[in-house]
Amino acid sequence: MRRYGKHTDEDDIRSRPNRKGNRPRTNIRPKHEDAAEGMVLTVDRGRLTCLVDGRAVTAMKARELGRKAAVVGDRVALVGDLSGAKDTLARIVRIGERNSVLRRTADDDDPFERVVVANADQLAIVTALADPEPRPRLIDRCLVAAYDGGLEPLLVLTKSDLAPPEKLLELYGELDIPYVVTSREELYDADGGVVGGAAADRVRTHLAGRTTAFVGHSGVGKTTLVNALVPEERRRLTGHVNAVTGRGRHTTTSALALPLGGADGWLIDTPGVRSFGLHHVDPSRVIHAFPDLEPGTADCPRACGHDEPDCALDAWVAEGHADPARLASLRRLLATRERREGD
Ligand SMILES: Nc1nc2c(ncn2[C@@H]2O[C@H](COP(=O)(O)OP(=O)(O)OP(=O)(O)O)[C@@H](O)[C@H]2O)c(=O)[nH]1
Ligand SMILES: [Zn+2]
Repeated sequence: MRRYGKHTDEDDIRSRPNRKGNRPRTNIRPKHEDAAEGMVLTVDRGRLTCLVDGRAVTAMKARELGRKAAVVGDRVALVGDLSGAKDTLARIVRIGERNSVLRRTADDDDPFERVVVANADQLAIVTALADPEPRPRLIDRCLVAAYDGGLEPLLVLTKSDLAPPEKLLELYGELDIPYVVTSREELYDADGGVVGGAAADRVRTHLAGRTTAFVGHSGVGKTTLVNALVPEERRRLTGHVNAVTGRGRHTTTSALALPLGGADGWLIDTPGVRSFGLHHVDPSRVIHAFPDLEPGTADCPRACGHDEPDCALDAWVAEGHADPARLASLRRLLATRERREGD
């Protein structure tokens, strides 16, 4: 007999709407019904730091989970020593169903695209307006990764003291993406210390009550921003406070979930994500972000990539059902799936 405990694992959740009363396809019974719930904050060489009842608990994946990996943001069920005391180790016995995924790209060391962040609601794409120059193609790739993974994008444009945002924003006007512009004066006090001023407040209003993954390539000011949004004492939760700066720069390549200061919500810093896995992007998921175009795909051939000659969108848009500029934007995004030098 199958029993549903308080906590169910991924497979249970999938097979629950079972009105016909068929036998569930899986024979994995929920064990460990007394397991505690937690959220993965960071991962370091197989050790996962999980938040359980406000405590940071170090855990390992139970062998019974097989190849399934828990990643930052995952909701997990844990058993064993949950005290969070030094040198204790709990076990993760279940990983909850994910409602979003952010995949990093395959790289030279690892031929697989891998999920690096789970369950984030939003993807903050941090781009400097100058120094380094904005890379629109990279932004577009981030957008595709967000739409495909089920995250809502947010553009964070830093260093507006060096260059104005208008030209870059023009590229995204048709996409109607929320954005925030920040500058040095609004982040620093007179001594050069980060005070978390007006710019941080503006960013925070977009993060309140949500979980936001932050991505951005080197030098764009992501760390500066994260430091302004997460007060130092909150960063201690995961124990990743850098001995030199005390600013909580963490040293692993894993993402790191941090509780937002000044509002509810989580910020997931992703030091390791330089590019995204777009190999498995499903155009039909990307087109969900274009509800004005979606009805026009009704006459598309099966598995249409929406950028091929017999795509029905061309005729549909030509008939005046939607703005051609929107179709052009969709196609521009879809075209970034192919990797190029520098992505
Ligand atoms: N002019 C200007 N400089 C800024 C601003 N924000 C950050 N910086 C500077 O830009 C440089 C990079 O900032 P970081 O916060 O370290 O950038 P990062 O994106 O974390 O980059 P990595 O440390 O390489 O990962 C630093 O010298 C910051 O002082 C800004 O709004 N305006
Ligand atoms: Zn099509």
